[in-house]
Amino acid sequence: MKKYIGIEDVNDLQELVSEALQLKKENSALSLGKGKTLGMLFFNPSLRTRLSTEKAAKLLGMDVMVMNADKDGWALEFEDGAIMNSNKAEHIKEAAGVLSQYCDIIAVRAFPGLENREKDEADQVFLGFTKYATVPVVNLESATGHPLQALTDAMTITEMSTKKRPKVVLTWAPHPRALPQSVPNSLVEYMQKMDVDLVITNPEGYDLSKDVRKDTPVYHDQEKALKDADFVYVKNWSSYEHYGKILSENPAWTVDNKKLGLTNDAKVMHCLPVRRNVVIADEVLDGENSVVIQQAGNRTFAAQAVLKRILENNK
Ligand SMILES: NCCC[C@H](NC(=O)CCC(=O)O)C(=O)O
Ligand SMILES: NC(=O)OP(=O)(O)O
Repeated sequence: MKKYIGIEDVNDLQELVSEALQLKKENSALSLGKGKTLGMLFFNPSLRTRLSTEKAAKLLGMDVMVMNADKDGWALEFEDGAIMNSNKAEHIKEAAGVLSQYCDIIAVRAFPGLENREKDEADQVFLGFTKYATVPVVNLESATGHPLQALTDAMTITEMSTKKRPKVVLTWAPHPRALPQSVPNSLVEYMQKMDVDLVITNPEGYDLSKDVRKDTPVYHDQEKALKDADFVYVKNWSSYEHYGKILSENPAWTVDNKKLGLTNDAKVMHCLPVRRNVVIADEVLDGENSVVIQQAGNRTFAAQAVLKRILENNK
């Protein structure tokens, strides 16, 4: 693996999932990354991604440097040919070039602004680093995708499924803030490559991009979609069609025990952080069907598998 931007960098998802599950089983330190440095830049908050990726790198013997780039770094200019006489002190060309002097792998988190669809799809910050860095770049959640989360989710479903082809339902749930489509986009892309029966359910106006959905069925009736589900993946996202807008905060979409009763005793997943009693009810998160903590635990081994492959490729 040369880099980890998204699903296009994975040509054997099942094998990568198996490798991550094997690393989890072994849970031991390796020396492959000795003398190598991972640099992580965060333009947005993080708990899981930051700590699980650091842990993964350390399990591989790597050194880790982390920077809250939005607060501690110079304001970056991304436009080619810009006359930098305003408030941006450093161009992405120098920033990415210099970081590549210090790091063997660079990882970046940069959320979308959710105001301008074209701008977000150009993914200026994250793709700026992939363009100008001379070392491999890893996606820690960009404007359009969260592939380390989706790999974790593929691992979690693989290890917890009791049948060959489980039904996985991705359901939208309400949220007071406008959130990215990154997590659902990547989940859908990864599930489409797995042997699962994937169904998406969301209110009208919340359909994900057609390029992501492809032929995956979308129900605007949540109860119908949940019927016989083996896994329910709960997530809010803002509208793609009415870009970045909150069209509904309808509490009828919150996942509670009544909704869970429609399923095949489904396991409940969420990438976290989760707003209790808005997205998912306490009774579900505190109940036996919730696997959100184990899911978050798998983040370490998904990151370890990806970093390991990149180190092996660049040995
Ligand atoms: N990385 C996991 C999710 C990150 C982000 N959630 C958030 O920003 C939630 C913040 C809040 O609840 O206010 C998202 O949905 O993409
Ligand atoms: N799921 C996830 O990416 O969590 P953080 O935003 O806390 O990293």
